[in-house]
This record gives sequence, C-alpha cells and structure tokens, in this order.
Amino acid sequence: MADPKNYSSLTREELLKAIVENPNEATIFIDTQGIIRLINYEYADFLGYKPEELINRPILEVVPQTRLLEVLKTGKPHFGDIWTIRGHQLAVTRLPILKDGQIIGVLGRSMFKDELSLAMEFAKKIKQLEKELASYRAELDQQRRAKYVVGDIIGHSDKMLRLKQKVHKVAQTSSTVLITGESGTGKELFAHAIHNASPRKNRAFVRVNCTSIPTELLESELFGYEEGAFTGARRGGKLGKFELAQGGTIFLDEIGDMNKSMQAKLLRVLQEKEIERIGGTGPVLVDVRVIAATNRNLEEMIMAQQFREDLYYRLNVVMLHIPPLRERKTDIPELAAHLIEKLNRRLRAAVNGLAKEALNLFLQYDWPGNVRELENFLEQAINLSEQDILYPHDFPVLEKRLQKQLAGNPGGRAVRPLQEVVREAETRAILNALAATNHNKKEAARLLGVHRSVLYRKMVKMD
Ligand SMILES: Nc1ncnc2c1ncn2[C@@H]1O[C@H](COP(=O)(O)OP(=O)(O)OP(=O)(O)O)[C@@H](O)[C@H]1O
Repeated sequence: MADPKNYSSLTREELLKAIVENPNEATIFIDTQGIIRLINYEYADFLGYKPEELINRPILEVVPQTRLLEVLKTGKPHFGDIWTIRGHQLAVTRLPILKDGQIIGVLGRSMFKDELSLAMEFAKKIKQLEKELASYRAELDQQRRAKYVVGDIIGHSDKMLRLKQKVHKVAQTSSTVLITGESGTGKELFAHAIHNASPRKNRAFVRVNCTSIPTELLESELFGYEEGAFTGARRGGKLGKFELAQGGTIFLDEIGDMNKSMQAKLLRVLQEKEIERIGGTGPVLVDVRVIAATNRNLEEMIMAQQFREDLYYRLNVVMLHIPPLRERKTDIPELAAHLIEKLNRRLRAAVNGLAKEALNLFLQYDWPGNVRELENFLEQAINLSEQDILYPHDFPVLEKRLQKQLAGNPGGRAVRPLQEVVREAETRAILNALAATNHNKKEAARLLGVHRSVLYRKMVKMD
C-alpha cells in the first residue's frame, strides 16, 4: 500500500481495495448465480473463514439465511435492514449492481461493530417509521377512495330506478344525505355512488364506521388532535377524518350508534362547517359533504331520547331509503347473476347460473339479511357445488330457513284467498320470464303471451 502521507498518488485499484477492506464494514458481492465473488477480510473473519476460502462458494452454503438473493430476484435494494447473525445485529444495505442496464450481482454492506449501536438505532427507527408510513398510506388510499359508481348498483325494479335517478340529482348538490335501510341493502354502495356522481368525485371519500370506533376515540378520529393534546398523543398531532375529507365526502356509517355527546359535537360541525381539533387553538373550516347511514329507526330513537332531533333534521336534508330486498324481488334474478359473476372472479370459480328451481326458492324467501345474505348464500353454494349450475340442494340452509319462514307465516301453507295465490303465481311467472330473458321486457312479454303494456302494469303493481 502507498505511503498514507502520499495518499493522493493511490491508484484507483488501491483506493477501491482500501474501501472494500475498511474494517468498520462487512462487504460481500455475489454474482447472478449467488456465488461469492468478493468478500472482505472483516466479514470472512466474522464468519470464521479467510476470504480466499469463501471466494467462488455459493452464498447459501455459507450464510443460509442470506437476503442477498431476494435483491437479485427483485432488483430492489434494501436500506438499513436490521439483521441478526451469530448473535450480532447488523445494519445492512443490499444493492443490486448493474452493468449496461443488466443486473450483474448484489453488493451487501453491513456495519457490524456493536459499538455502532447508534447507527443501528437510527436505522431501526427509520425502518419503523417507513413501516408506519406505508401502513398509513395504504390505509388512507383505501379509505379515501370511493369504489363504486351508480352503474355498480344492480337492479331495475321501479324502486331501484327511482333511487338511482335520485342519486344523480342529489349528487349535484352538497346537501347532507341520510341513507336508511335494513342491514345489507346496499347503503354503503349508494354512498360511494353519490360521491362518484358528484363534482367532488376526484377528491377524498372517507368512511367512518361510528360503531367500530370506541366512543372515547371517535372524537379524535373525526376531528384530529394537536401535538401534546393528551398523554399518548402522537408527535406532530393527527389529522381527523373531516380534514382528510377536505373538499370531498365523509361517510358516517352506523350513525345511529353514535353516543349523545358526539351527536352534539357533530351537530356543531354541520351548523358551523368548522371543526375543532382536540387541544387545538381555534376552529378549522371544512368543506366536506356529509353522507350518513343507519339501519336503525332514528325516529323511534328520538322518541326514546337516544338520538337528537335537531341532528336528525340536519342530517335528513335529503333522505334515501333503500327498500329491503323482499320488496323488490324483481331485482333478484339480475342481482344473483351479477353476484355469481363477482364471486366467480373472487373464488376463481366458473359457475354459470341458477337452475330455475333455485331461483324459485330465492323468490319465495324473505331475505332478512338482504343483498348481503344473498351474496353469502351464493358464496357458500359456489364453494361447495361441483356443477356449473346451482340447484336448490346447493342451498340447504336457505331451504331450511324458508321452511321455517313458511311455518311461521300461517298464510304460507294454509288455504289462502284465491286472489292472493293467483297474484303470487303471476309474480313468480313474471320473474321467471324476466330471468330467462335477461330482463328484456319485450321478450319476457312474448314468452308470457301478454302484451308489453300488460307486463309493465303488472310489474309496477309487483313493486
Ligand atoms: N344493488 C346492489 N347491487 C350490487 N351489489 C349490491 C347491491 N346492494 C348491495 N350489494 C352488495 O351487498 C353487500 C352489502 O352492501 P352494503 O355494505 O352496501 O350494505 P349496507 O346497507 O351498507 O349494510 P350495513 O347496514 O350492514 O352496513 C355488498 O357486498 C354490496 O356490494
């Protein structure tokens, strides 16, 4: 080696060698076959070898738990990875090395002197922060997007068509919307669709499930907090969902489950259009459209003094009531076909549809769990069935529930007025014809041997 005082005369090779042999670092290079092509004295010594004993040996033989091969595979570097080997913690950087755009190997460099714990602590912290950041980003991305549009709402019953028209209309305003309906009727789907049909569609859509967040946390979730607002408050504070939804829409799901003190705070936000962060020094103006949903009867809750009447009127500027599935059975064939397609994709199945008898079963059942229940039954059946058409025996639980339903309904089996029986048979025939023709009303009327106008009239009555 050259005289250190004369270091400026070092050749490039001598410099590179000095860098590689730097005793503070373990350095290794593997080629695309995973063969060790270069290893410095420090690292070889640490592994209990001399460098020349390791050159040209597969890395896996020497360090079976190596992560260098991952970098070889993905081409993605690792920075500051904390790695434990032989009881020592190392802060490792692994870099793919390219030549003419092609990966020719991976360089691994580790600081392994234990006294470098400061550097390792630092690397550990960065890693932790990176992890947190990635999970918050993913959460935000997930929460801030509205997934569905009006076209995703399946159903051509009069009730559904009217609701879809209403969605387009209310989407043009910023008015607060209250969506009511039994569980599983599609309230969330409608909330997404309103946002996506509105001028706010390119801004955030933030969903808050008021039930799943404990009461004491809901306030900080909705309004955020300033640094040091309370013990355990995160450094730098936290933005609340209202601020995250700035310019967009906030969807307050299960609003009926919000406690009364939060109801009062929410009322203030709706009145003043501003929020106050916990520990904050002043109000923050928010431009957010509010859509709330509930499957509870808020009017009854008001009478029982569980829901504030003034908040109810603030929320209920536009009301969207999604009828239960049993009140729009004409949607069932189309919904079933849509859900089978959706489930086929998710479960990698290839079910073609429902046998007529299965559809008949569906049309008789009352669907207390609405579209979600329909989806669940189809999912179970698709999972268990070995044929490409689903038959009644693929829905054993549904068959049982239907029997119970009929037994519980005295009119179900006993002698009933002729008019009622005829009407029911007529409804079933119409639904079958619609299912058979993929909802083509003209074609369905032809199959039924009636004029189109007669079919339309009967369908309106059915709804
Ligand atoms: N008209 C529809 N078209 C297509 N899919 C629907 C329709 N209605 C509901 N679904 C599907 O049914 C499931 C339940 O819908 P959603 O979660 O919107 O119901 P919800 O009324 O918000 O229920 P909950 O009150 O229990 O929260 C979802 O998978 C949704 O995509």
